[in-house]
Amino acid sequence: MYRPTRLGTPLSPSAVKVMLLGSGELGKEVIIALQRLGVEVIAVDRYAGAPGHQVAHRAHVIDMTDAAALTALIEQEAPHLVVPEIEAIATPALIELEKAGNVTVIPTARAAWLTMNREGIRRLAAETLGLPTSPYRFADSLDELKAACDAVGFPCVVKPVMSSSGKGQSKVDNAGEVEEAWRYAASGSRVDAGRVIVEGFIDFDYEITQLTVRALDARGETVTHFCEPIGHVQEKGDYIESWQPHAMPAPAMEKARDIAKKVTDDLGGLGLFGVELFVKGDMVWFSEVSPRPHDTGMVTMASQRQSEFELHAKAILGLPVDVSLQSPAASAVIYGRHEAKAIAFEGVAEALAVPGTDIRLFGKPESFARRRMGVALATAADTDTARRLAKEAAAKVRPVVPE
Ligand SMILES: Nc1ncnc2c1ncn2[C@@H]1O[C@H](COP(=O)(O)OP(=O)(O)OP(=O)(O)O)[C@@H](O)[C@H]1O
Ligand SMILES: NCC(=O)N[C@@H]1O[C@H](COP(=O)([O-])[O-])[C@@H](O)[C@H]1O
Ligand SMILES: [Mg+2]
Repeated sequence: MYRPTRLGTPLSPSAVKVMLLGSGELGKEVIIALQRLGVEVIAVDRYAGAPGHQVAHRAHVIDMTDAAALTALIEQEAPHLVVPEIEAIATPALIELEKAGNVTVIPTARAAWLTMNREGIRRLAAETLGLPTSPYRFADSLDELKAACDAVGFPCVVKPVMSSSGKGQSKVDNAGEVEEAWRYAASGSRVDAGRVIVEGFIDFDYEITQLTVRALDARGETVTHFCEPIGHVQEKGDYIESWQPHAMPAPAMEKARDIAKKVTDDLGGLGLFGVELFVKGDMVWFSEVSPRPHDTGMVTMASQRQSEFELHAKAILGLPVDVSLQSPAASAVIYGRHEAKAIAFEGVAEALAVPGTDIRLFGKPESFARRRMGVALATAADTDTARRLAKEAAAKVRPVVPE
């Protein structure tokens, strides 16, 4: 495992080199945080001009699910650290490279492998660690799915085992809707595994992301830090707004952190994790975990002394972190609304005139109606006010197609 004992000068023999696998909006912020520490950064994604490509020292476009292409690029660039930023990666190739001692994967190659597939992380959480989760079954065909839905009961949620941001996910209220859910899952699966998970629908009061950081302390021991809980609202399985802190009764908070500790201890390594949890009264269910910064955690760019991106960058370099909250804050997503390349954004000045707000535009070269193109942030004395201000600012930004 590579842990730098000192930082270097980028593009020189002393450089500490980090490769991001996936360079979307989350990776872009991690890269900026690494750049500030003089780290040499290589950004990789499946398409040219990805947000992180625009702020890295070097950019590559490859199919990251192609094990041979991924291995060749890692061997060519020889980074000290490889940082997965999305799930859709040939993670078995990372396991091989890590085993050969060629590279350190963040947090570990096994964690990236387990979490790229809902089956891996769900079986670990529920069956190995004994954590509370929704009831679940897996299915490889429509007939198996019908049986799985009957076993789990209605309503239930059907998801491709490999997908993110709600792609291919649907809620199924009765047996008549199963076939449509199967078709929809097939369309939304990233890597066509043709396999789905059915989860019993949890009627939660609210859901949170428990950002959890594994970092070294001054004595070189790994310690676990918990950020304040992040509340969020999802639409079609994709996050549309988040806020921090989210008030929770002490017993639920204790359970949330206990679950987060158990799952991150097992995944191991250094870095920040987004542990997704459902809460009802004092009951807490584990949903899933990202071994990397989380989209709902973009709020920390406004709320925390060190954002989740800075925390990840520092933790993976073996540096100490500070997870303290600075102010209640909120984030609200800006979708592309158009299907077009090179769109423009009007209304940014009006948005920034809303008190306490800030805007991030990710610079994605192509817009889709529901593609996340930016985010509005707001700080305020309380999260209700911050949510109102963030949504107000987001609504003032108008994506347009230039003539
Ligand atoms: N079993 C469930 N019961 C109730 N709601 C659910 C369930 N599973 C998912 N949801 C809702 O759908 C949202 C997205 O689900 P999930 O996190 O599994 O999808 P995802 O595609 O991995 O999204 P992301 O990549 O953004 O985390 C959840 O945050 C929750 O609001
Ligand atoms: N929920 C996971 C998530 O938010 N991931 C973020 O979205 C990017 C892909 O966006 P795209 O689909 O618009 O290319 C990823 O690269 C990552 O930054
Ligand atoms: Mg999720």
